[in-house]
Amino acid sequence: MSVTREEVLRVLSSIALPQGGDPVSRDMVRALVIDGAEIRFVLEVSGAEEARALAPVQAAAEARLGALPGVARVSVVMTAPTAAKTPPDLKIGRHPTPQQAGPQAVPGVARILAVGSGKGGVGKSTVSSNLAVALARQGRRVGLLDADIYGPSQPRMMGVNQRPASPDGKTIIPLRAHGVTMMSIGLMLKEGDAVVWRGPMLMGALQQMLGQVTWGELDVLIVDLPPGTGDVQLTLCQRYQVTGAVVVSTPQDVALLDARKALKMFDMLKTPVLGLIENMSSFCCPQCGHESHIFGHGGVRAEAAALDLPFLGEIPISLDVRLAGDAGTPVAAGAGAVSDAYARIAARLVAEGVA
Ligand SMILES: Nc1ncnc2c1ncn2[C@@H]1O[C@H](COP(=O)(O)OP(=O)(O)OP(=O)(O)O)[C@@H](O)[C@H]1O
Repeated sequence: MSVTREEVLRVLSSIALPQGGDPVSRDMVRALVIDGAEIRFVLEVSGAEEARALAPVQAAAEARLGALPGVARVSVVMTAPTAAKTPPDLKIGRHPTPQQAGPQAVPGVARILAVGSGKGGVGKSTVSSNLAVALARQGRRVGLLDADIYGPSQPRMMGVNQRPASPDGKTIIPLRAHGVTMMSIGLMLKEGDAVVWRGPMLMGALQQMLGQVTWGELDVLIVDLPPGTGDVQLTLCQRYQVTGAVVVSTPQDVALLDARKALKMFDMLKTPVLGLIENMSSFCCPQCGHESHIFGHGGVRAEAAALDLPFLGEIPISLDVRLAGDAGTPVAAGAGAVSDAYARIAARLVAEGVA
C-alpha cells in the first residue's frame, strides 16, 4: 500500500527550518504527488540564497520520506516562484475603484451566472462546483469564481490548493481543475483574514478577482456567492453585467424563508433569477433503496411555482456528494444519478442561452 498524503506532510512537518517553523507550516510544499512508491514535490523558496541554506532540509526530507515503508523514490525540487522576480501588487482587499458608468462586462467572459442562497450550509458551493463541471463536460468554456469570502470552499471541492501565480505582478493566472478555470479569494488570503473585512475591502477584492484574473475566453463564469444578502452580492450585481442568478435552497421552511430574502434582493438589484434548485431533496438508502425526505421534499418546487420562477431541478442527499466534495472531485465529474441530475440542469441552462 502506498504512503498517504497525510503521512508525507506529517514527516515534512517534523523537519525544522533554520529560520524557524517547518516546510508545511510555512506553506512551502507545492505540487505534492504520490505515484505508487514514488513521492515528488516542490519546495518553494524565495531565491538561490534560500535554496542553498535549505539544502540540508531537502536532504532530510529525502532521507526521512525514503525511509517510510513502501517508498522507493523521493524527488524534491526547489524552485523560486516566478512572481518573486517582480513583487506582485496583489494586496487583496484593497479599496475599490470608483464605479464606471453602468454595469461592466468582464473582458472575454460572455456570461456571468451568480449562485446564491439565503443562508449558509444549504449546498450553494457544492452546487456551484458541480454545475461548473457539468457545463464543462458539455463542452462549455467555464470559469468558477469562489467569492464566498467568509468560507471559501472551492479549493477543497475542486481539489486545488496552490497559490495562483502572477508572473508580472499585476495579473493573476487562474488554476484549472476538472476542465474548469477557477479562482478563489481563499487562495489569496491568509487564513482568518476575511472575517474582519468590511464593505469597501470586499468590493475591492471582488473587483480584483474579476479584473486582474486572466480568465481567458469563457462562455460562462459561475460566481459562488457568500450566503445571504451582503456587500459582495450588491457589488457583483450593481457593477457587473450579471446574466442571472440561481438560488439554492433545501426544502425546509426555514431555509425557504431565507431563500425568499435572497430572491427579493436579486429582484431589487434587477438581476434576473434563472431558477431555483432544491438541494438535499431526498435520501435514497443505499442498503434498502427506501427513499426518505430528511428536510422535507418539494418545498422549493412549490415556492418557485408560487413566485412564477423556473424550477431547475432537485439534487438528492447523498454521501457520495459530500465525499466527492471533500476529496476534490465533484460528483458531476463521474457517473450516476446525481451526476445525471446536474447534467440535466446544465443542459437546460445551455439550451436557454444563459450558460
Ligand atoms: N446533496 C448533498 N448531499 C450530501 N451532502 C451535501 C449535499 N450538498 C451539500 N452537501 C454537503 O453539505 C455541506 C455544506 O455544503 P456547501 O459548503 O456546499 O454549502 P454552502 O451553502 O456553500 O455553505 P456556506 O455558504 O456556509 O459555505 C458540505 O459538507 C457538502 O459536502
